[in-house]
Amino acid sequence: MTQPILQLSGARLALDGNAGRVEILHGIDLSVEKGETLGLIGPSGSGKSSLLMLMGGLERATAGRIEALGQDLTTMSEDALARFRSKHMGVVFQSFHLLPTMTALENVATPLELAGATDAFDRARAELDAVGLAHRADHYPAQMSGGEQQRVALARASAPRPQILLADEPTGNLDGTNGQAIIELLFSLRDRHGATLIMVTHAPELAAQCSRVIRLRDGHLDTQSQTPPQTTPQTQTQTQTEAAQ
Ligand SMILES: Nc1ncnc2c1ncn2[C@@H]1O[C@H](COP(=O)(O)OP(=O)(O)OP(=O)(O)O)[C@@H](O)[C@H]1O
Repeated sequence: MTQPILQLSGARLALDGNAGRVEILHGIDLSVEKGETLGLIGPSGSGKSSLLMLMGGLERATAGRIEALGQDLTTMSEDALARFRSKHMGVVFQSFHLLPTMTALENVATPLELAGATDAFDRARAELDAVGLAHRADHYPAQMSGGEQQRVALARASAPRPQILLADEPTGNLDGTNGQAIIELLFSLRDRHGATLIMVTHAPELAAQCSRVIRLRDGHLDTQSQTPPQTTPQTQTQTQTEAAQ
């Protein structure tokens, strides 16, 4: 049997806020296979974004173990974790998170340059072309629509060819038409590069496009709601609408 691309064992997250310590995730056990598309659903505040941040190494687990591509993220130094993330993970956020002082081209090229690519700008142009925005290369985020900004963010996330793509409500700030266009792009980039996709969403119809859906409740995985992984994860047309609702 092949090793899961992501493996969480007893992963816990607690954060210190003004009102004291908040227990957010209570011991998550989860395996994600290479090539899966995994939908993360659950009520507001159930811990979906927190879980995604743990899987992306953007938040440190308080306890437990998180392995990505066989490497333990919980024991890596900050520098090693940053290098690992830039090489293997791409993240797309609800609010785009583009750098406002950089053009679309610079936003896409920067992570490639940081990863040491000598042809960062040529590759960034090709990525912008792939999301239909070659003509916007020299535009700043404020000069673009929300849908266009999210396409730039998708180009930036997929440009280094990460093995793991994480998306946190990628259509949350977009209307239905723009949202559907982003999802189609996200899945096509994922299919083209063979990445594993994990997506937080409130939209049952988006979760239904994933090969597996899991639900969080109050920081716990609701194992009753899990759909089994599809044997052919490349097939995105199979729906599990019931599981997503
Ligand atoms: N920095 C923080 N300090 C304290 N508590 C936090 C912090 N960040 C998040 N939380 C709490 O952790 C819980 C889970 O938050 P999280 O954003 O992961 O949930 P979510 O399921 O993604 O919610 P939503 O669907 O509304 O985005 C919430 O109760 C939230 O208030």
